[in-house]
Order: sequence, then C-alpha cells, then structure tokens
Amino acid sequence: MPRVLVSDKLSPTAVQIFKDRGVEVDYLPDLGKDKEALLAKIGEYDGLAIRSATKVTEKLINAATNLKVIGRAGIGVDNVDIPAASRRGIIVMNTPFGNSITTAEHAVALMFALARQLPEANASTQAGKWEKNRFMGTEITGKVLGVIGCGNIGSIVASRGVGLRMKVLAYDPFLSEARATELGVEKVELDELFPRADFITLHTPMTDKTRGIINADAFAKMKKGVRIINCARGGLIVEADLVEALKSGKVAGAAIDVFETEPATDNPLFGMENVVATPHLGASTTEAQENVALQVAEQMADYLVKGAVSNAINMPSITAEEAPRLKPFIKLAEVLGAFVGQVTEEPIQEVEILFDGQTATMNTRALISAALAGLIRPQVADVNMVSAPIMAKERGIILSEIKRDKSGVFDGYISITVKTAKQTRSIAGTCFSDGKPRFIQIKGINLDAEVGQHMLYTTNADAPGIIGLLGTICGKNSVNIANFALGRNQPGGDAIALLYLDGPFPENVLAELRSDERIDSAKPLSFDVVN
Ligand SMILES: NC(=O)c1ccc[n+]([C@@H]2O[C@H](COP(=O)([O-])OP(=O)(O)OC[C@H]3O[C@@H](n4cnc5c(N)ncnc54)[C@H](O)[C@@H]3O)[C@@H](O)[C@H]2O)c1
Ligand SMILES: O=C(O)[C@H](O)COP(=O)(O)O
Repeated sequence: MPRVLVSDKLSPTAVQIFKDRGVEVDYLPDLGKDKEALLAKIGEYDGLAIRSATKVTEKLINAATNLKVIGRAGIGVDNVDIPAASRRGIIVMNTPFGNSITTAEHAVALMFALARQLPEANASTQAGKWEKNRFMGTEITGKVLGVIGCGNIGSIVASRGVGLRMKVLAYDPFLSEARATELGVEKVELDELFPRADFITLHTPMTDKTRGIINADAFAKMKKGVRIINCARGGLIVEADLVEALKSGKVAGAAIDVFETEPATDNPLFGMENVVATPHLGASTTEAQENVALQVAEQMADYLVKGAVSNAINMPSITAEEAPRLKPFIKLAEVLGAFVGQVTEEPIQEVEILFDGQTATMNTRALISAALAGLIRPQVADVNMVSAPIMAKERGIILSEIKRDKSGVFDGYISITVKTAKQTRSIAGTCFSDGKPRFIQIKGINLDAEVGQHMLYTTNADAPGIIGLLGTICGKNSVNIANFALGRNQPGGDAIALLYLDGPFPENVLAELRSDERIDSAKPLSFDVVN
C-alpha cells in the first residue's frame, strides 16, 4: 500500500480521502517546519502532501528515495525545487483553482482595508479614541485598478473591480485581447499601467521575470498616492524600495499578505503607517482549504493507485479514464525507445516519433515521455516519464512528432527514428488486443516479434544456416528460445533476427557468434516487460 506524508496543516478531508482510496497516510502538520526531522523521515514515503511551509529542497528530494509524487494543496510551487524533483522522476502537482476565489477576495478585502484604513480605525476605536476626523478615506468607485498578472486570481479580482464600478487595467503578456474584452478590462503595457492606476494589485507567479517587478523604478513611474496590494508572492515587490516609497508619500498605502522572507516575524514594513499586513492568509478560508485538501488527496491517490496524472507541473496529464487504454501503448513506446537506446552507441542528435492511426488520437505527450524514458534508460537507469524529457533537452536532443491517419494494415502503430552523427535507425511497433507490445519493423524490415525480457538481436546475411547457428549456440549454452522472428529486405539481402529468450544471452559467447562471417552484429537486449 502506498504511503503518504502530510507535512503541513491540511483539512482532515485529505486524510480521509487518502484512507478511502487505499493510501496509508501520516498526518504530521508540524514536520514541514522541522527540516532535520523531515529529512530523516522522508525516505519512508511514496507521496508528500504540502502547503507553503514545507520547503522541498534538492537535499530533501535526494533523501526521498521512495518518493513518487509531491502534491501542493494550493497554487504556488516556488517552495519546491522542481528541476531537482524532475531529475529524480518525482511528479509535482498542484491544485490550480481551489483557492483562487478566496485569494481574490482577500485582495479585494485588502483594497477596502487600505481605502478606508480599517485596521487602524479599528485599533483606535477599540482603544477608546473615537478619532472620527483622522480616518478620511478614499472612494473606490470610478478609481483605476491596475491588475498585474491576469490569470486565475487576477481575472477574478479584475471582474470584482468591474463590479465595483472601477476602471480596470490589466498587464499580462499572455492575456489575449478577446479575453480582456470578455473581462471588461483594458489590456495595457506595464509602463501605461503605472502612471494611470490608483490601486495596483499583483497576481503573477514568482519567476525570474517577475521577481522585483515593483521596485524603485516602478514606483517612480506611479501616480502619487497610489495604493499597492500584494497577495501573490513576497519577492515581487522590493520591500526596501516600498519602505522608501511609503516614507516619501509616493505610495499612500500598501496591503501585504506575502513577504520576501516567511514566516515574516520581523520586517521593515511592520509598524509603518498605512501598511496593512496579513500572515499569508490569501488561501485561508474554510471553503478554499476544503477544496485544495480534497483535490490534492484525490490527485495523489489517483496517481499512486491508478497511475492517473492531473495538474502535474512536470508531466503530461493522464486522466483516470484514459489511463487503462493508454497503459499498453505507454509500455509499447517505452520498449521501442529501449530498443533504439540499447542498439545506439553514439550520442543521439535527433529523435522523430511518428504516431499512426489510433495512436495519433491518444495522449501523445505521455507516449513521447515514455519513449524518451526507454531511450535514455540504458545510460541512466532511474530515468522515468517525468525526468526523461528534461534529460533529453539537457542532452541537446532535437525532438519531433508526426501524427497521421491509419496508413497500413495495423489500426495504429508508433515508429521511432533516431539520428546520430553516423547513422539513422528506426523501429516500429504496435499493441495487439492482448495489450502486449510487438515489434513490427526494424531498419525498414517487416517482422512480427513478441517482446521478451531477454532478447538477442542480430543483423546478418540472408543465408542458409542462420537459424541453425543461433539455435545451436543458444542450445549449447542452455538458453531456451521462447520465440524467434526473422525478416529481410529482399532475398539474399539484409536480414535481421530477433530471439526472445528465457534467460539472458551469455556475454561470453558473443565473440563466438560474431566470429561467424554471416553475422554482421549481435546484441543482447533486455526489456522491462512481464511475459
Ligand atoms: N496569498 C496567497 O495565499 C496565495 C494564494 C493563491 C495563490 N497565490 C499566488 O498568486 C499568484 C497568482 O496565482 P494564479 O492562480 O492566478 O496564477 P495563474 O498562473 O493562473 O496566473 C498568473 C498570471 O500571471 C501572468 N504572468 C506571468 N508572467 C508575467 C509577467 N512577467 N508579467 C505579468 N503577468 C505575468 C500569467 O500569464 C498568468 O496569466 C501566484 O504567485 C500564486 O502563488 C497566493
Ligand atoms: O500558492 C498558494 O496556494 C498560496 O500561497 C497559499 O499558500 P498556503 O497553502 O500556505 O496558505
């Protein structure tokens, strides 16, 4: 039974779902904050469910020898070293929508808090001061709201702004004009947003491009008296520059939910007039926490129990419905890749994957990942569908994909062509109704070969006695032949043989086999299949 560790505070719903779906679960909500204790325990688990408090560093990932999936009950995955997880073949998934409304509402709440100085007015009133003249606010209606990042949360904030009769400007390089029109916002460049906005709210992810997007230069371009709201990520604003802008009066107020360093227990913004601070509460409503806990537990259990993948950051999605149909073709793609990976000894420069007939209608991203995993595994044993695409990229392999309608006798097949500096190789295969992979063409030569765990592949002359030679050598060395497939391009031309053996072909008799003048090459192969 797979085991999952929940190392941050999650709704009890998650624990119940794991149990109901056949996953053993340890709920240790404070463990995420204790780096050493987490490091000591992580090796026991197949899955890790987190929020933002657990920092999943490369060190932790390297200690997580059994880990297959990291599930983020929330949106931001900047606390997870995704490249490190991908290299180790660990899926990272999040719940991209579960807390969006709640976070958007927090941004709107902070906008009102700033406009009417609610926290200070509350503190003063409860202190018995009744400072009616001190708290002169500003009206929201008719003001310009600048939304930076108009994705899930930003677009909800934008539409709430429109509902509040604000004029909404949006800066987002990936926002289409059509979507902007649908939302009722004006799509602008950042340099246009800065001088026009009365309120600026941030909703981008934290990337190298967005880090410090609000800095001294940006403040210089803004309207005097602008108010800033940040419910996205701390590092988007350079806090030291914000402090200066508040002191100078350029910024009339800032409402900050997220900080450069969290937990933020000491921060230059604390204690400043017109600063409203909340402790990363954007996602903290009962509703949002139910949503993300339920979703992350379902997604992780689906993956660990059924192999279905959804909302993964580093792997194509595979729905629970398509997983059973796709599974034999994933194996097929993997063994095709494994064949080429084992017979190719020079660096691979290009890989072309052709999907014919029914395979072209499948989830080809997943099939490509499987083919690449098979291809790279002879060099890197623990590569999988998550790590293979990134490794192929790191190796500079140029990948291309072709899809086409059924073109031959098979309902569909997959063909892989690999180019090195010296040669081009290709192999094609299909799955029969028994769900087992078959090789149907190698080097352009047709054959029908069952795929076994142990195989021997030869290229040879199309001459009498080859079957006898191979049979005799296998027999002499007590290797039983389960199946034998032959093919040739023309009588007397190039021929191949593929033997499916009950055990590995002994390396020490390869020289004897290769010494026969009719044999051009002989290569023992192994495949991860159960026969
Ligand atoms: N405070 C909280 O508790 C809380 C809760 C949920 C999410 N978040 C954070 O909110 C942010 C937004 O989340 P989301 O779900 O809306 O993400 P999203 O991916 O749906 O939207 C992000 C948008 O930012 C845009 N973007 C990317 N780079 C940009 C750039 N350089 N300039 C402008 N726009 C850019 C993208 O095109 C996208 O539309 C994330 O940082 C997330 O981690 C915080
Ligand atoms: O990215 C998110 O989903 C938010 O930052 C929420 O973080 P939390 O789950 O730690 O509250």
